Amino acid sequence: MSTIEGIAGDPAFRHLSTIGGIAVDLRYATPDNFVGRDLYSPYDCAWLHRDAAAALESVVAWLKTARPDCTALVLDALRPQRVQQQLWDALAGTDLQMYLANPQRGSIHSFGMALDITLLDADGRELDMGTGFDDMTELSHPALEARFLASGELTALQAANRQLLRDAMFQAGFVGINTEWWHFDCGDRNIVRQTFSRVL
Ligand SMILES: C[C@@H](N)C(=O)N[C@H](C)C(=O)O
Ligand SMILES: [Zn+2]
Repeated sequence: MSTIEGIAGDPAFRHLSTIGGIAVDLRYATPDNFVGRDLYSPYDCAWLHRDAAAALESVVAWLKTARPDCTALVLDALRPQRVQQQLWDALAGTDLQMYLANPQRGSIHSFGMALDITLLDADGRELDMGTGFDDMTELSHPALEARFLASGELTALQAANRQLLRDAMFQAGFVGINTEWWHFDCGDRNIVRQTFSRVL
């Protein structure tokens, strides 16, 4: 186990400022999240495990060639276990807990091995993904995109924007989940839970 208090001295982790060519807006470090308050202060949570940091550098390199007009915007990275518990508690008694990893098992964010991420256009505006970050509705589910495209609830451009994000992430070794277009785990989440250190 590691702690967020000791993260700066742990060589397994890299600060997001060491990754060139990304934009960062950690929403849980602001009131602009579903809990409505800054959950990270006084801690700096702009960290990733070095493996995920290297994979994010690959995302940047891929975008530079494939879509130089787009920039990766990191919405969340390392999320300490104690914050995952607060998110979980905020949704207690609702069926929205399905959008969270149970803190008992551990979110892959708490190992510094997951990213919440979107793309910015050349003017710094977020690409239209059909829903916003942490919009906990079925319209955010990658697994249901074909249905929503057919019904017209997702446009072809919104679906293409999500596919662009997946292309950028998948080629770097990130893996998506069925319920959130913005969330990606670096590699196999079971291996991460078994072999990486969780940040408390
Ligand atoms: C809450 C959302 N931003 C998220 O990251 N969900 C995943 C599944 C998690 O809690 O690990
Ligand atoms: Zn996430």
